[in-house]
Amino acid sequence: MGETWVLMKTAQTPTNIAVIKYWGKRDESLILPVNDSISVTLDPAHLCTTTTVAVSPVFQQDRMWLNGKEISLSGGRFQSCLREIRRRASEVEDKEKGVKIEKKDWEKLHVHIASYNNFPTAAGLASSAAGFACLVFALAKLMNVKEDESQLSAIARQGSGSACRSLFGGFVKWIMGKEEDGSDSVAVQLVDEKHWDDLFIVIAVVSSRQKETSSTSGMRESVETSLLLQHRAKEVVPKRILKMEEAIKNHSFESFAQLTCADSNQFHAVCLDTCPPIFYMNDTSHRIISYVEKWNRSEGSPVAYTFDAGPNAVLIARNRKAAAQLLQRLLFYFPPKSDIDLDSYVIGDKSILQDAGLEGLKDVEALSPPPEIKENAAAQKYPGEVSYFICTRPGRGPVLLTNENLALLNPETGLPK
Ligand SMILES: Nc1ncnc2c1ncn2[C@@H]1O[C@H](COP(=O)(O)OP(=O)(O)OP(=O)(O)O)[C@@H](O)[C@H]1O
Ligand SMILES: C[C@@](O)(CCOP(=O)(O)OP(=O)(O)O)CC(=O)O
Repeated sequence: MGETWVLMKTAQTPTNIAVIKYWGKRDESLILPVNDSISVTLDPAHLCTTTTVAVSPVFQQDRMWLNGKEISLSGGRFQSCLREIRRRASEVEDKEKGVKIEKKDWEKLHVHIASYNNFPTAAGLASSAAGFACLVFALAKLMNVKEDESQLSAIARQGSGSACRSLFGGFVKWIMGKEEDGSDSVAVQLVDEKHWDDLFIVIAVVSSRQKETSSTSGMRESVETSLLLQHRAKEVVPKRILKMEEAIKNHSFESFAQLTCADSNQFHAVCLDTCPPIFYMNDTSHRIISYVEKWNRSEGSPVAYTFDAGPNAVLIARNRKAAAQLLQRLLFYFPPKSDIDLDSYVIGDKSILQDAGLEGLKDVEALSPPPEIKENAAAQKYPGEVSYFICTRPGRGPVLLTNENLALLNPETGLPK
């Protein structure tokens, strides 16, 4: 009685982008998909969630703050994650603080959670993926859960399907599973981030406004109305998954790019095949596809493009050289508005700007039209259509941050700093 201690853990978890898409559930509450999917984890240095979780006998209820604002934890998805983690909690002892928590105590103790995304939330940049993976990972560390990452992925999955793939770095497969209870619907690592570390990723953030149709309701409508979705899940994806695994294993970029682009296009075709149709891409997204397709058909090194449930383009280049050429082309067509400097227009791994010979806006203005463009009309520019570019690479999985200064909760009060 009268105890005031606070125990906490802070974790950092990456986001991921699917190259073979998850779209459609066979079980809504357990979040079980209609097909396998494969993703690449993005470098947490540029896109990640940081989450601090704390426990104290002083806390009166479970509470959460997302990007500084308190949010409700009453939703089924948060409740599922909290319930499943608590169920697996073990004894914890902190001798320095004189704290001992028995397994049974976890049912009564409340937690505080503070989370921060270093990129826009709910803008089609998979904030829910990094967010739920980080929540589950941090809680598992706090509560001394013994399960491995794959078993934790089955819990994160119940927060948001794509979150299960953020428990690992590199390339990750979410196996759809067969069991009704979802126990075999887990993520596994195909290869770690070092396996194919030449890859370079450029994300064109086309719009960071909240989208009109959430992934959750969009895929529900697709399952209910799209015949193409049924065909895709049964006939197309199983074959593509095998080919994609081969391409990744063998560093076969041509095959990887072809499969990635085809799968993104089919996912958006399923959205169009949904009644009423769902439009996630916009004119800018379509323009980017056309330019990349033109480039891929010319002599250049191919580039893979993929779009999630939003207009942002994720472009994957074979290596830095191809990425530098890609950035030159992108900046030619989509220069910043006149009041934005290059430093805030291209963020993340900016070293690629040097490779592209772009030190400032003058260099962008001086870019000549890409050689594959023969007709002048096609060389039209669209300043301001892209909000900014994020340059990044494949990255590692979740980590625990031991530096207390990086915690988002005050170690004395357990409230946001
Ligand atoms: N750091 C976080 N911790 C816990 N939950 C989060 C976090 N960030 C986002 N979420 C949850 O995810 C929701 C946003 O998910 P949503 O699917 O709408 O967007 P998105 O994940 O950014 O885009 P998409 O999944 O389509 O790529 C938020 O409303 C919140 O419930
Ligand atoms: C288009 C996608 O990004 C869909 C992601 O859907 P979510 O994982 O956000 O959906 P819920 O499971 O309902 O939370 C493709 C993918 O990431 O595989």
